[in-house]
Amino acid sequence: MSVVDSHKLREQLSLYFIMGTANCRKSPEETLKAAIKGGATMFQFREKGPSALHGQALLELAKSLQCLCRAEGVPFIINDDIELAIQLDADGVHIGQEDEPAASIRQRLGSGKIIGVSAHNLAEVQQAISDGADYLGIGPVYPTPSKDDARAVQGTRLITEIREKGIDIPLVGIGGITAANTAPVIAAGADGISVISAIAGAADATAAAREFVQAIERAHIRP
Ligand SMILES: Nc1nc(C(F)(F)F)ncc1COP(=O)(O)OP(=O)(O)O
Ligand SMILES: [Mg+2]
Repeated sequence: MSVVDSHKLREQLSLYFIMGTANCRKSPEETLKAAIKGGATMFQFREKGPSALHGQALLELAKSLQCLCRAEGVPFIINDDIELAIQLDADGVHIGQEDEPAASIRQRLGSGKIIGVSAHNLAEVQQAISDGADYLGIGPVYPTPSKDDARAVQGTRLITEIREKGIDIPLVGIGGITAANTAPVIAAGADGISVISAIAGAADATAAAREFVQAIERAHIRP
């Protein structure tokens, strides 16, 4: 069972920045600092791809990014790597359908950590909820440049379906989201949006994050 405060988590999910070394135009540390300065409210370290860091280099970078998050009170989430999350006492993990089931991760992490689960259909949504997920990542909403093995693009259909069924779990949309296409994701019922390349690949990550914050605020005013 989780004791994570879901009201606070909804706010933290508002602008959920995700990145790894492969996504960054500048250094990961500079990029994260800039994103938080621009208003990123949660961070996921997602180290993927052929040039992904491993071992000591991965640990050192993760520690440095965790430090930046702690200094700003931004939750630090690790993608996939449960061992690393436990070693660093991260604030939580994000797992997909191909990763270790959320129920066993909950056993290992305990009730105070955030567990996010990717879901692509209602069956996966219900399973994640019964496994004790604290939030869901729903997508890909739009075509994404950040995930080679992404499932079929689904728009905001599943987000709408989840909310129409009265399922209230905190959730973010993910996949190809830009400031220009943010509004429909929020209007469909997402608590926030997850962004990788539109911030990590921007010449000015602070300005890019600020654009998202404005788009999210506008979307909440005019759903
Ligand atoms: N990393 C993610 N973060 C989110 C979040 F909700 F945080 F926005 N949603 C979905 C994913 C995708 O997770 P997964 O399906 O395991 O693929 P990968 O390990 O390649 O990221
Ligand atoms: Mg994964």
